[in-house]
Amino acid sequence: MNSAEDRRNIGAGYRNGRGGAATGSVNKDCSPHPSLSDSLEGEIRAFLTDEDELHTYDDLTKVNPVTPTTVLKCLQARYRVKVFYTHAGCTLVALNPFQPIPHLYSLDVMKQYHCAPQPQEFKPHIFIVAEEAYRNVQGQLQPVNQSLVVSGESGAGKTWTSRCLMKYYATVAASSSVVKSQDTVEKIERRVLDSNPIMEAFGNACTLRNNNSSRFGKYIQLQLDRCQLLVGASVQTYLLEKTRVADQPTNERNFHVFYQMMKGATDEQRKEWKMPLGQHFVWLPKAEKTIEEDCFLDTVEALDHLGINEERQRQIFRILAGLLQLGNVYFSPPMNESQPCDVEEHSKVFLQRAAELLCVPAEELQQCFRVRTLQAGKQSVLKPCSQADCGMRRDCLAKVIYAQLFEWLVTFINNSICADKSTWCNFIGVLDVYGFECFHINNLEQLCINYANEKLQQHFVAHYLRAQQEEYVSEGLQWSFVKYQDNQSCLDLIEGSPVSVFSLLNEASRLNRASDANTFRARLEKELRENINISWDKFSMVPHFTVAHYAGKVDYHIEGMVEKNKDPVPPELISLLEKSENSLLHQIFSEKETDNVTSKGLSKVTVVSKFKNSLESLMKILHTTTPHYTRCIKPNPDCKPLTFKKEEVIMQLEACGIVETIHISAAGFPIRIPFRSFIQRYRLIAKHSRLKSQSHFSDLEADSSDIHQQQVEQVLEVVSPSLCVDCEKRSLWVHCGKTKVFLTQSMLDLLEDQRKKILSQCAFTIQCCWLRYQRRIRHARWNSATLIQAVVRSWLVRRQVHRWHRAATVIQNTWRRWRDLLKSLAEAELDDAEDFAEEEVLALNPAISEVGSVQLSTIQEPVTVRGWPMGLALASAPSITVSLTATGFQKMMSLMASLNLPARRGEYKAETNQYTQGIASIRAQPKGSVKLHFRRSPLLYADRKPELKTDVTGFNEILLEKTE
Ligand SMILES: Nc1ncnc2c1ncn2[C@@H]1O[C@H](COP(=O)(O)OP(=O)(O)OP(=O)(O)O)[C@@H](O)[C@H]1O
Repeated sequence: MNSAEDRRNIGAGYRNGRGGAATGSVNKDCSPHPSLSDSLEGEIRAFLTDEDELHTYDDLTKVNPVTPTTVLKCLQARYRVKVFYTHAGCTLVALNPFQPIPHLYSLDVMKQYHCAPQPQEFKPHIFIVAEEAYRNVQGQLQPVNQSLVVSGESGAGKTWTSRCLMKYYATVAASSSVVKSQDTVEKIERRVLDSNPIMEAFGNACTLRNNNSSRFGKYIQLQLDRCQLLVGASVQTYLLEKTRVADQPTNERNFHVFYQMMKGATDEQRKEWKMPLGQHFVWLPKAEKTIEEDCFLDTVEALDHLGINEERQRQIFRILAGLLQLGNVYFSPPMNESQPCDVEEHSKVFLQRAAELLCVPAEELQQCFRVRTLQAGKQSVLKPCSQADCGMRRDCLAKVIYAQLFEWLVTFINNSICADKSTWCNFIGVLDVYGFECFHINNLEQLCINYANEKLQQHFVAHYLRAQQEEYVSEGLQWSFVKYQDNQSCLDLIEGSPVSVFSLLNEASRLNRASDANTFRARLEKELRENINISWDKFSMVPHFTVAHYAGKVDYHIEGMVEKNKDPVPPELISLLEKSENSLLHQIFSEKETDNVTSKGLSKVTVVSKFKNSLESLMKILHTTTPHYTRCIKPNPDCKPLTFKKEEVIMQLEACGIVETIHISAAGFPIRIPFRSFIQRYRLIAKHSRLKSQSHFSDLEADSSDIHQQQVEQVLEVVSPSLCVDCEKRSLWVHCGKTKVFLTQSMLDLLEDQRKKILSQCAFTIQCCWLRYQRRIRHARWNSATLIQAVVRSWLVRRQVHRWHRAATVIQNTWRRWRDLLKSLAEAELDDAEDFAEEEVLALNPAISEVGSVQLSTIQEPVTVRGWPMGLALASAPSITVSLTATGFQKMMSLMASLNLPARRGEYKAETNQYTQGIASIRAQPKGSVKLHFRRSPLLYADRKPELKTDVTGFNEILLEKTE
């Protein structure tokens, strides 16, 4: 056994009592020397845990022993070295650094986690959780839909984490879109991300615990299509803290959007909103404090991106400005009880401005605040309101307007980003709810918030702890149970039936009379005395009740609780708003009857009923999804960077049940797979190996558990043969129950690795076959293409040659005709010249004339030839006297002279025939190009210029030039 294992086993013994105490304190009662026992405890702890190495533990289940102290130390050590994420079994613990860590959330890091074959092997990160959920959707493992539950107390980093998750999905779910229109995806992801600044501006506020505290809960569903691309989203919000509009806790601020308007408005907007520079608004405390969320332009930009047009934005901001003016309206008590209160003199201007901004008549607005309309049968009776009532009605107006405006915005966002149901098939939900709250004074809001946390805790417990343990029993597995805190009795106290805090609250709210805190307290005590989770401080003068939540005890003040639960809205106010000329306000209040406000102004549903219903529908969704828990921890209450306060952290760790989770995750088999699913997923491992070894895998499609078990064994045998031999080792890795296989994470990794290897081998084989097939097809196509090309080319060439041939024939024929014509012309001329020479000879020599003809070959004397045709003839004749007497140059010169040709150098070229017996040709040297002009001709190539090397040579050429 290696030392690490040694330590772990000793740790287990230590935890189980052999070492003394799981809490880290050795049994002091048995030790006579406290100092000795302390040192022993320290020694054991040092032996178990190498404190220098604590920061290297990525998973809190690996610390030894698993106690709150060691877990705390490990987290502290990691925080010191700026490691903010740590696994705690199935949960991720996120410590808030309270300072930007840019490289931790960069695009590269996202890609790294997204592309990693095994992201779990990387350092713990929120992206691992995100990627796991994403891969679950890709793998279509049941339940396919995923929920990422982010919890923690105010300021722990829930909103930050949710934003990171959304950015991650917006990036990875969009980046994989290579085929789909990039535009659509970008548009959606941009819109989804843009919904954040809007909801934060309208729903977040600066509190004592967090500068950007969400004053509402939200569940965002990111909708994914078949290819796991982000195609839309929807937002569900819970319990907006609308009281903040009219009543801000000491040293806290109103919602961000009001400060953004005040600080970021242009002069023109100030004028429109009647918000002059330096104007004091009662409902805007701590306006001098500037935080980074005070950026008006960001909100406007996000509104633009989301498609809220300028006119709508103007209406929204005018409404908000109107609410601010309302806050400055005060009432003075009337002189006479029967008279209504008066608006204080200096407030009148604010009332007037508020009426103008809300686009309602100022007179009617004032009347609504001061006079109540009572319905007595069919008669309406007007009753003046007290000064306090006037203030309440004013606040009520502001709250109802703000809440409805927020709801309208959420609906608009949903309409803008929600995809059509047919386009998405799976979703990943991100739940960001307010953490457990325990203040000095707690009221209905805290009761609701803590109730929601109880519900989530129960879901967590049910999912990981109870389910795991109960399943072990039903599957016949030996398991030493860890005690866990079941909060069902607390939930029964709050929401159970027939009597619970909620049911009694609703009962009191339905009574048509003013509630009395003491009476309600007495009723609670009478009805719920039996429940161990509720108690009362007998000595307290303030009517209250104390609830023992899973995270600690919380005192709730009863005063005003019933009234808050009723949340009544005077009908006069609703009728007034319906008449508003601000079309948005008019639309909000007249188009639909909202859940809690009817046109008669009565509450149909109480606050707790509405909250309970929405929470129940959320829980339904959570139960049908695979949950992933992230626990955000706030390391110090002052939001100081890199400051770790142990007391603060330990309280949070205990409140969220981290230690229990770690115990179970460390020792148990967190993965349970039904036999059938296991076989379906991993049978290929066994099959593949049997194929190799040519043996048989019992691939029977049977429902019998025995056959399934047999098949499971075959798979396990292949994955790790040693496990099947060594039973002890096997029991640490895997267990076969009655219907399910129980696995450790390592065993699952092993199986998945093997499966992946086989799948990639198969994929490789398929790829090879496919490539081969493609190559064959390509080759065949290539050959066919070559053949076709060859045939076409030869056809083209043949056609071309045929055309040339026809053209040449035409040219030849034409040329021949033309040559013959010239020849005949030349002959005709020669005939004429011969006649003339004959006459001359006859004149000189009568003897000849007598004979009638001269035989040139018989002439003894040289004769002077004057006419050129005759001279030419003589010069050409090999046997005549001229040629005998004159040779070479002389002969040529005489010839030229006989032809009357100028004897300038180079103008003519004379050639003798091959036997040098006579002149063969006389050619004029080319003087320039010969231009032939053709008319358009239907003949192909008729417009072609003959090459310089022409058939027209010699004497014909001379003639040609001449004719030109
Ligand atoms: N991972 C982080 N890196 C850097 N700063 C962080 C991180 N997480 C949280 N913070 C800082 O802590 C502040 C509080 O975080 P956040 O608003 O997310 O808390 P919360 O749990 O949502 O609180 P609330 O419940 O009040 O809304 C943030 O404004 C931010 O400055």
